[in-house]
Amino acid sequence: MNPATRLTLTQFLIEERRRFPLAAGDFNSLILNVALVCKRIARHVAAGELGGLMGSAAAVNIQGEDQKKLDVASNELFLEGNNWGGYLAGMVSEEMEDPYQIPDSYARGPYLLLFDPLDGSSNIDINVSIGSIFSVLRAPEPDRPVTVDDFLQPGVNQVAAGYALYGPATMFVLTVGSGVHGFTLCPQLGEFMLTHHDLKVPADTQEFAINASNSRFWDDPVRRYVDECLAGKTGARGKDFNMRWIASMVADAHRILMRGGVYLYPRDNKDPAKAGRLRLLYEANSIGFIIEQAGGRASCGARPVMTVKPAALHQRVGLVFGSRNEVELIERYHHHPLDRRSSDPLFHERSLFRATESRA
Ligand SMILES: O=P(O)(O)OC[C@H]1O[C@](O)(COP(=O)(O)O)[C@@H](O)[C@@H]1O
Ligand SMILES: [Mg+2]
Ligand SMILES: [Mg+2]
Repeated sequence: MNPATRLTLTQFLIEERRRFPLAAGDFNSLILNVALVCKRIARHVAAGELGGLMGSAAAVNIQGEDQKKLDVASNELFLEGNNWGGYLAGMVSEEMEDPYQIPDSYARGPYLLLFDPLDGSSNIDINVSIGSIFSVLRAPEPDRPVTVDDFLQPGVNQVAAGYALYGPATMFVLTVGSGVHGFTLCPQLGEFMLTHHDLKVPADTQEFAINASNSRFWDDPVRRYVDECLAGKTGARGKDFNMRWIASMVADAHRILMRGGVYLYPRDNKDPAKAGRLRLLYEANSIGFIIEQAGGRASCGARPVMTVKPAALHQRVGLVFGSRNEVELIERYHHHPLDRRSSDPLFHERSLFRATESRA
């Protein structure tokens, strides 16, 4: 396409409204304001050490995690950028214990915004790709202050989800339930331009992503899957796999959206009090919606993650997403666990992770 005739995000949303006239005008304002917030965050990220927002904020969030200055600043930008437009009934964030109420001086609206303002915090200070992730739900009763229960909706209720990726180029990736589209920030125009129309995740892959330092805590189905990937051509899969781990889920998700792959942050027995590492409302549902809209699959191991009814705002969940055939295989391994006393050699001498553990 001639770059000069590419649609901007605004033009794209206007076109989408023509196709789906039921969506209220408020909806476009919501998405455009989220995108504006992401542009502001992108500027801070690009400034790096010169911008004064690197390093620790010397505070701990509701997740019990150390906050970085950029976590705190990005959270503020999300709140201030979206509290005034009259399209939201309230917001929740990974960084805040309770829902954010729209101030009485502003109008309330029909939507709820849920977000992880800065994903990949451990990569902020080392100049590696990070991002912001968001999800949009309908408010059950827009005319009153929001309650925690309003946000405890399964992912299948989402009306939109997206992320910004602050990488070598800044991108905004969006689904409003009719496919997934990627927009690249044009620094000259300050506009997100449609560059990746109707993204699709290939059904098959030879690439997986997992934090292997947790291998001794994994359940059998995950161990079996990874062992088989590592065994490559010599094992049950009969093909070699490559491994990637960026430690910014948003960047791992973006790679998978671009060329396929599977990402696993499964529930494990490292800390039995935690049902996983990633947050259902701020990370798993949004990425799940995007991946499924692109033809992939997102699961908590045994079932689609978007069918989980949340019980708490900051609930964690095991997450597996990406190329459909791989995720379905992992789900099958959860439904039909292999007997650990199996004579399959993969579970004994040839298990690379097991061999490492027994030496440790
Ligand atoms: O430190 P680990 O175990 O590699 O975990 C990395 C994971 O943690 C996360 O950074 C969590 O997100 P936050 O930075 O928003 O807390 C994911 O993006 C990423 O996949
Ligand atoms: Mg995150
Ligand atoms: Mg975060």
